[in-house]
This record gives sequence, C-alpha cells and structure tokens, in this order.
Amino acid sequence: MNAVSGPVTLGMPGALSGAAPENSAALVDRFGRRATDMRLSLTDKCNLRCTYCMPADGLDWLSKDKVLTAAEILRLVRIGVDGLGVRELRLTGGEPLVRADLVGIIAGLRSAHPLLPVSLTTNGIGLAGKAQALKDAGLTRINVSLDSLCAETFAQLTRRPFLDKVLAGIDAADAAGLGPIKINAVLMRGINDDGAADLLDWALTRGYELRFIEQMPLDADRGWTRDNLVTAEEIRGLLAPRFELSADPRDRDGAPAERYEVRLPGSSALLGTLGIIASVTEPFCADCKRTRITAEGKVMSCLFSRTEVDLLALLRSEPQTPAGDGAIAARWQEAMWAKPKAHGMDHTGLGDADYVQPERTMSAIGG
Ligand SMILES: Nc1nc2c(ncn2[C@@H]2O[C@H](COP(=O)(O)OP(=O)(O)OP(=O)(O)O)[C@@H](O)[C@H]2O)c(=O)[nH]1
Ligand SMILES: C[S@@+](CC[C@H](N)C(=O)[O-])C[C@H]1O[C@@H](n2cnc3c(N)ncnc32)[C@H](O)[C@@H]1O
Ligand code: SF4
Ligand code: SF4
Repeated sequence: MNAVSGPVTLGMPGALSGAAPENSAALVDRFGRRATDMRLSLTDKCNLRCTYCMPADGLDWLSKDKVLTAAEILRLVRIGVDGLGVRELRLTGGEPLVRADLVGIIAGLRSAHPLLPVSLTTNGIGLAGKAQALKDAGLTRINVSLDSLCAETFAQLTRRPFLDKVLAGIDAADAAGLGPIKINAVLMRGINDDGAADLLDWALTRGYELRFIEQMPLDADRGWTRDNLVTAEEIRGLLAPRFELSADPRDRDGAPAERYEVRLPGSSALLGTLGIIASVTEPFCADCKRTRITAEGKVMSCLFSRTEVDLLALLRSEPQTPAGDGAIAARWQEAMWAKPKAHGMDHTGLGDADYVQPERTMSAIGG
C-alpha cells in the first residue's frame, strides 16, 4: 500500500489531542474505531419518493457543478484506498443508477483498483437495462431495495407504480452474475409488515439475502416516531409462525446486518440467510467501520452527523500532487477523528429527548 504523502498533520481539538493518531495513515476516531468501509453518494437525485426517505415533491436537486465529477470520485477513492486504509467501496445515493456516467465511473474504479470490492445499493429502476454493463465494467455485487411484492403496497410506499421494473432489475442483476444479491426492505407498521414472511419466502426461493431494516428518523416528512417503529424483536415475531431463525455463526465484522440462518420450524435443512438491520433498538455503533462522502463531497463521519467537512473545495483547489492529495487526506482524517460515538451523539438513542435529527434526509446523505 502506498501511503498518501504530504502534510498529513492532524489538527485535533486540544482536549482530545492526547489520543491523536499523529501521521497515522488511517481513518481512525477518538473511540478507537477504524473506518475501512467507504460509502460514497453519487447523486442526491432519485426517481422514487419512498415515504420514509423523500418528500412527495422531491427535494431541490443539487446543480451539476456542486456534485463530485467522475474524476473527483476517482481521486477521492484513490486517496482513500492507497493512503487511508479504505478496503471496500459502496456506491449509493439518492439513486446511483440515474447518474449517466455510472458505468464509466465503475470501469475507472476497477481499472485503478483491480481487487477492491465495489458494490452498489439501488432501487432497481433501470437496472434491467444496465446490469450486464455494470458487471462488465467491474461492479462486484449489488443490493436492491424492495419493500413489498404487492404492486399496490409498493406504490403506496414509494409513491411510484414501478414494482415490475424493480423485479425485472433484480432478475437482470442475477443473470449478469452480480450476486450474492441482497434485498433491503424497510418495514412500516400497518403498510407492509404483514408481507414480511412472504418477502422472506420469495427471497429464499431465489437465493437472495433479504434484510429487514428498522426505520430510522431520517425521513423528510419528519413523521418518524419510536412508538411506530417495527422493531427487530417484532420482525422476528412476525416471521416465527413460518420460519425458524438461529444465529449465523459467521463473524459480523462490523456490518449493520445481524444475520440469521433460516429453516422451516422443526427442520434441519438450511433455506438461506436473513439479515436484520436494527439501528434503533439493537445498535451496532461500537463496531462502526464506515466513512461517508455525500454527493457534494462532504465527509459525514456518522449517518447522523450534524457536522460535515467539505472536501470538494480542496479537490478543486489542491494540485494532483502528493502534497495536494495529502492535504485532502488530512482533512478527511480530521473529520473522522471527530466522529460521534453513536447516532450522531455521545451515546446511542435514536428518538431520545436529546436526539436531534440531521437536516439532511437519507437520500441526501447517501444511505
Ligand atoms: N445506522 C446505520 N445504518 C446503516 C449504516 N450503513 C448502512 N446502514 C443501514 O443499512 C442499510 C443497508 O445498507 P446497504 O447499502 O445495503 O449496505 P450494507 O448492509 O452496509 O452492506 P453489505 O451487507 O456489505 O451489502 C442502509 O439502508 C441503512 O439503513 C450505518 O453506518 N449506520
Ligand atoms: C437511501 S437509499 C439509496 C440507494 C437507493 N436509492 C435505494 O433505495 O436502495 C439506501 C437504503 O436506505 C434505506 N432507507 C432510506 N430511508 C431510510 C430510513 N428512514 N430508515 C431506514 N432505512 C432507510 C432504503 O430502504 C435503502 O435500502
Ligand atoms: S430510499 Fe432510495 S429509492 Fe427510496 S426515495 Fe430514498 S433514495 Fe430514493
Ligand atoms: S449511526 Fe453512526 S456510528 Fe452508528 S453505525 Fe451508523 S454511522 Fe456508525
């Protein structure tokens, strides 16, 4: 690994400087966590309006000049991978498939980093026509969001009638070899929670890993309440009549999803794996490995950060020299050093009295 050379001097807050990792070429924080998983938002735009994420009328999209260009993305990833210990890359958004240069970005990433795992999280709209090109460009694997197999429920949740497009996209991704395919579903009380077991059955039959996600307070409508949340415990209860879950023995390794082996009640035959991402009731912040960059080039050290650190201006002002790259790396390290302990605070507690929802909503952060 080439270290990023240049002025990697970490300007840590005085009170914390005793633990500052001077010149350490990694994205470490005050709590000893090391971010090796880079999540990069390619765009704030989206063609769905999921109720738990976007307002019905969409948001004011960023103008093109405010969004990271393909060249800036490649430079940032190079700095992260070659200099700061990034070991895997997730492309997300907004909806990453709406970016016209997506295939070119992936090809550029693959050419620069032949062994880097590069995955994509998408709503699947338009995937049917792009899956093979994404695979050919070097995409490693894909996660597709799908909250319901019922067309009406899908349309109610996403405010768009596009279930068929998503299903066709998943089929195409499977055929193109973009597996193991993971399916993300947010459960909403009284809307799609009654379809949880059917969704699991569908995913198991096709060999996909379904993950149920607890809804987080990152919606534009600010309608989230802790009381209305479908919790991990409830999800396990919803599945119990039809499926038996047991702990997956594989190391979780800081992943948001707690994995379970799935069997029919009383049977020893393994049907597949289920994940539950319980950010609210069973948080996993102590092992967090993530560093996030928004589509406009800001570091969000935590999904719930209310402080953002801009890298775009540096990308546009610093020369592409070891010193210039080093200045960008140093700013990124500073941002990560200040990462909150959990949920954007010094303790876990989404929905607690002292929890303040970030101004950005999920799609604008890069979920
Ligand atoms: N609280 C919290 N939730 C996260 C974080 N990263 C991902 N999630 C949640 O996990 C969901 C699924 O994320 P994906 O983009 O599919 O990726 P992943 O589960 O991290 O990754 P893989 O299992 O490696 O495919 C996101 O929509 C979020 O709801 C995180 O850092 N903090
Ligand atoms: C923000 S989206 C971006 C990528 C793509 N548009 C998609 O939907 O997969 C990434 C993931 O965040 C999830 N998500 C969005 N808002 C959420 C919320 N308030 N709570 C939990 N997960 C959320 C979505 O279900 C999706 O799986
Ligand atoms: S969850 Fe994804 S698909 Fe749904 S509105 Fe948000 S960004 Fe768009
Ligand atoms: S809430 Fe913040 S600290 Fe916790 S897992 Fe997510 S990004 Fe990491």
